[in-house]
Amino acid sequence: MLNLQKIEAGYGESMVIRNVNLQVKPGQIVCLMGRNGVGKSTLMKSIMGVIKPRSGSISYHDRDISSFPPDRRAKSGIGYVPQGREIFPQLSVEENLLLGLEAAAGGRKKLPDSLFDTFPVLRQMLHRKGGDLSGGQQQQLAIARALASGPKLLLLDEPMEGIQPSIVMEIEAIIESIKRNREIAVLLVEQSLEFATSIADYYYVLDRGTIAAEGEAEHLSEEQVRKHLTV
Ligand SMILES: Nc1ncnc2c1ncn2[C@@H]1O[C@H](COP(=O)(O)OP(=O)(O)OP(=O)(O)O)[C@@H](O)[C@H]1O
Repeated sequence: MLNLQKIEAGYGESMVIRNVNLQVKPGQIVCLMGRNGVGKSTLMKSIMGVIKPRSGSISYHDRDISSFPPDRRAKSGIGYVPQGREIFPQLSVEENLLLGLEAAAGGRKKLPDSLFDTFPVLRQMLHRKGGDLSGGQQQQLAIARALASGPKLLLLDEPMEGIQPSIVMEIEAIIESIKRNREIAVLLVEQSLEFATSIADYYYVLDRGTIAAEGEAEHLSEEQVRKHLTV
C-alpha cells in the first residue's frame, strides 16, 4: 500500500536520506530502526510530505502521492504522529480530537465511539486542556487524534520516547489491538528489539541515511542489532 522508491531527502545542502526503498503492506506493522540522527524522522516527514524529497517516488495504494501536500496525504488515509507529539496544549482534549477529524475524507463530523474504547482515559479528560495531561496521556491523545479520521496507514515516530514504563505497555497494547484488527497498517520508529520481534511483522534498519538491513521481524538477530543499532 505504501511504496517508496529511491527516496533522497535532506535539508538545504545536506543530504540525509539516500536511495531508500521501503514498502508497507495492508495491515502490516513495520518497524523502522536505527541509531540517533541516522534520518528516521526525516524519512517519516518525507512520507507525510512535511519535507519534499529531492528525488524518488512515493506511492500509496498504487497512486503517486509525491507531489501531494501533507493535508492531501492525510485525506488519502495517512495518519501521522510526529516525534514529540505536538498536541495543542491550550485546547481541550475534545478540541484536539476534533481537529483530527479535519483530515477525514468525506467530511466525517463525529468522533468514532470506538476511539474511547481504545483510549478510555481520554473520555474522562475530554474537557481538560491538552497541556495539563501527563506525557503518556498526551501521547495517547496524539495517537487518538491521528486515528480519529480513520486512516489506513498510521505513521508513529518514536511513540514510546520519554514516557514511563506503564504507559509504554499501554501504547504497546494499542498497537497490538491495531494489529489484531488488521485494518490499519503501522510504520513506526522504535528502537526496542523486544518490541520489534514481538509485535512487528517486518523491520528496516536505517544507517547513515540508507537501508542497511531489512527482513521479517521474527528473524531480527542480536548480531544485526549489535552491528547497526548499538552505539
Ligand atoms: N530541520 C532540520 N534542518 C537541518 N538539519 C536537520 C533538521 N532536522 C534534522 N536534521 C538533521 O538531519 C539528520 C537526521 O535527523 P533525524 O531527526 O531525521 O534523525 P533520527 O534518526 O530521527 O534521529 P533521532 O532518533 O535522534 O530522532 C541529523 O543530522 C539532523 O541534525
